[in-house]
Amino acid sequence: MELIGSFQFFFFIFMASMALLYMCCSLIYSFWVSPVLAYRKLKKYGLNGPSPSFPLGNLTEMKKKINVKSSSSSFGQPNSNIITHDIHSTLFPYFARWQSSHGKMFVYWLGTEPFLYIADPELLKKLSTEVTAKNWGKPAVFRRDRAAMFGNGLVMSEGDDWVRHRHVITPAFNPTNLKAMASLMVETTTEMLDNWRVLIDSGSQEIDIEREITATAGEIIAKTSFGISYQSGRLVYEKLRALQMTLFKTSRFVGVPFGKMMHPKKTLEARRLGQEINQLFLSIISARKKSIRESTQQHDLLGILLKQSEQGGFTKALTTQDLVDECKTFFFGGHETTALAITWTMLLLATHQDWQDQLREEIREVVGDKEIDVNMLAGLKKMGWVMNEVFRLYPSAPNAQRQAKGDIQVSDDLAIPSGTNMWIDIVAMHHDPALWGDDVNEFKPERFKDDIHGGCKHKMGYLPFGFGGRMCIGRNLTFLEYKIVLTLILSKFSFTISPTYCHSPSVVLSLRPSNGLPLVLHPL
Ligand code: HEM
Repeated sequence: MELIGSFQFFFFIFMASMALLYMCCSLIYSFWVSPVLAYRKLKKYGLNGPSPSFPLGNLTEMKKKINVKSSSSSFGQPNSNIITHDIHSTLFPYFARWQSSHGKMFVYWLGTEPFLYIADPELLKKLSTEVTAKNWGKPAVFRRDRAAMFGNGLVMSEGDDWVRHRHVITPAFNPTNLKAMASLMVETTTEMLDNWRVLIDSGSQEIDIEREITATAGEIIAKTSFGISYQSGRLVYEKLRALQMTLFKTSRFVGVPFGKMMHPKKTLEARRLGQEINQLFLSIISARKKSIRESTQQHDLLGILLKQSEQGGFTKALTTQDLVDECKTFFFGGHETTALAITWTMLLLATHQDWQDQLREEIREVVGDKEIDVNMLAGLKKMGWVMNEVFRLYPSAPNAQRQAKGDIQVSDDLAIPSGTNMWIDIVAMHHDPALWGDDVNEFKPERFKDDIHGGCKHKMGYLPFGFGGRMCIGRNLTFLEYKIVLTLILSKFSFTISPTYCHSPSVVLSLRPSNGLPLVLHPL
């Protein structure tokens, strides 16, 4: 009896030791052997870059450089008259440094994850011809890290899943549906402008435009995406913003084994917020599912998706979880990017009064005293040039990411191994003098007068909305909103920069002014 007891004990110890050994081997393989093998493979293919260290990769150098940035002299000082648009080396000093020693394509490491850095449009062109949209992946490390924000929504989905989602969602952005959203945009913006007038009448001429425009874009996306008012959408909006900030704090060690454990509190908070947001969207969706059967008019994105899912049969249908993920994606992808494009435009127009006057004149000619009609917007040509130039200098989405799902033979002497993550540096290409000329950092909307590429020497050098089949699905919604909001603002106000403005662009997923945008407004 005693013998059996001690046999069971030793057997248990043996099994536990084996399990522990297996776990250790898996961890060593994932976090040491596999990265070393990947590194060797990349080197064999001729790809190199700054030397990584275990387990942080190149994060130490990246963080160190961020500190250098914040102590830089003229950048970020209040009352500074010099607003430089030469932002790449200040935003990403490490990329600028590595570019000077390794060129426009090199490998750097986020923890134990290798990333192929790309600021070479010719390489992008070759990749685009080799890989179809369906066969592009998104870096697994970001899919995991940002799961609470995007889930398996369009931004992060891959393969057949991506094809199905893109197929169902594309019609929601067709011109008829977008047209129907225009009146909501006019109504919401008019409310914001009425409020500005009240503020000015009560003595405060200076307004933080970034905060105002972001809230209005949030309201517009709440109405146009989910058919809910800003008031009822406010809870969703606040939780999503809180989630974004929390995730940003926890992602500083992205790619580092157990990196999330460096911020256990924030990680738990992000998970809790993610669950709460899912619940909120689930209740919005189930309420909409009930009402959809009674109504045929569904002009918001969620309504259109629900209708299509119901009519499209099994193959087209998005599951309720898919819909929750898409709602989050629309919200994250849709409001802040557009708000920032308008915000940066306001800064550039405030510092270029001649362009402010020219746009106002164009609005007078095209729209006059009439109500804005969507068909008129195409006539706002100069506004289009200004928009393109703002997207070039301050792209709201400063980078795009991809993952190779198989080996990619780029040329006879270059192949990218399966699993390689790619980081496409949009800011670098938009500020590259070799592509744009010596005036690359000047605000010159006329570049786009007769050329949709703005005179860029390579067609893939201007990518504010990404590239290929995975290009931004919401760009037409943005163009519409941009022109409507700007037309209304310019018709009612002129504006100058406040002396308290501090020019300090920073990246928190999107490219934003880190100290807001205070402007002095004058009613017209
Ligand atoms: C200024 C406004 C915007 C900018 C700068 C922007 C930028 C981008 C970029 C760079 C990508 C990645 C493309 C790639 O990987 O090649 C993207 C994808 C995407 N954007 Fe936008 N976007 C904007 C507005 C919007 C809006 C209004 C929506 C929706 C309401 C939206 C929804 C999406 C979605 C769903 C994707 C993923 C597309 C896919 O992978 O198939 N975006 N956007």
